[in-house]
Amino acid sequence: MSSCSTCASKSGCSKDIKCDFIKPKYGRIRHVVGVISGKGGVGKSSVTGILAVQLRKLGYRVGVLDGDMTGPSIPRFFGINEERTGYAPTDVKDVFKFIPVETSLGIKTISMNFMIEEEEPLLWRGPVLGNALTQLFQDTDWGNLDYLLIDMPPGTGDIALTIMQQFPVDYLVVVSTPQDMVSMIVKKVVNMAEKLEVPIKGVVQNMSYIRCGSCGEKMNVFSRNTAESQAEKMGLPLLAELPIDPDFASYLEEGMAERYAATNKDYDILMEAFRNDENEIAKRVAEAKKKSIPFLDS
Ligand SMILES: Nc1ncnc2c1ncn2[C@@H]1O[C@H](COP(=O)(O)OP(=O)(O)OP(=O)(O)O)[C@@H](O)[C@H]1O
Repeated sequence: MSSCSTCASKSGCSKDIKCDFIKPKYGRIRHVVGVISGKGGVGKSSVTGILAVQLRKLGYRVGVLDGDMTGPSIPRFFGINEERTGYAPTDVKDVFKFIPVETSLGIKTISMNFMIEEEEPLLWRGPVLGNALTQLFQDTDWGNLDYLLIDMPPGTGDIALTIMQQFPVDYLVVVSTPQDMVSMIVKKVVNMAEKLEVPIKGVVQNMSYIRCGSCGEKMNVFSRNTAESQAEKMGLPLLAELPIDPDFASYLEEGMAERYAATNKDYDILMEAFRNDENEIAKRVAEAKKKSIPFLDS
C-alpha cells in the first residue's frame, strides 16, 4: 500500500479509512452502484440507463461507467454513439484525464465505444480489460457525483471480479428475467457477491410480462412463474417488475431511450429501489467504519 502523502487521491480521501479500493482521481462520488445480470440480453444496460435517468430526474448528479467492455451498449441507449471522449491535461506533466460525454439530461458517461470504432472488437485478455476499466473509472473527470452506475458485463467473469474486489461498490442491483434457467445463473452472481461481501439491493425482473392492448390483462411471457416467486428462488428482494415494451425497443433503436425513460411513468416504480438509500447508506457507512471498510463518502 502506498503512503498517503504520495497518493494521487489524497485530496478526495477521508483519512480514517484504509485504501484497499481504487478511487477516482478527479472527482468525488458518493455512491457507486453496480448493475449486473447472470446472462446477457436480459436488459441490464437498458435498466442501467433507465435508473440513471430516474435518478437524474430526482435531481441527483449521475454518471454511468460502461463496464461491459466487450459489448458496450450505453452510448446507444443515450443516442450518443457518434460522440468521442475528450482528454484534458492534469496537474502532472504529460498525464491526461478523460472528459466524460454528457447526455441530454446531463448524465456523465464513459465507454470504450467512445474511443474506438463502434463495430471494432476489443481483442484483449481479461487482465488487460480489467486494467482498462480501472483506468476509465480512475482517470475520468467525474466532478461531483451523487451516483455512479456501473453497467457490468453479464456473469461472473474477470471484469465482474475486478469490479467487486477493487471498486468501492456500495451495492449491486441484479437484472433478470423470470425464468428458471436465468435464475439459476443469477444464483451464481448472488453467491459470488456473497463471497466477496458485496451487498445486493435486489432484483429487477425485466421483460417480465406483456400487457394486453385490449383488456389490459398482465400476461407472463417466459414462464408461468411470477416475478415474485423467481425473486424468492434467488433469495433477493424484488425491486421492480418491468414489462416487455415494444415502444421502448423502438425508441432505443432510434437513440431516444433517454427521453422515453424520462417521460414514461412505468419506470417510476424503479425508484423504489433507491428511495431509502440515504438512510441505508448512512447506516452502512457507520457499520463499515467499525470494520474499517472504506467508502468514498463518510
Ligand atoms: N423491457 C423491455 N422491453 C422491450 N425490449 C427490451 C426491454 N428491455 C430490453 N429490451 C431490448 O432487449 C435488447 C437487450 O437489452 P440490453 O442491451 O439492455 O440487455 P443486456 O442484458 O445489457 O445485454 P448484454 O449484457 O448482452 O449487453 C435491447 O435491444 C433492448 O431494446
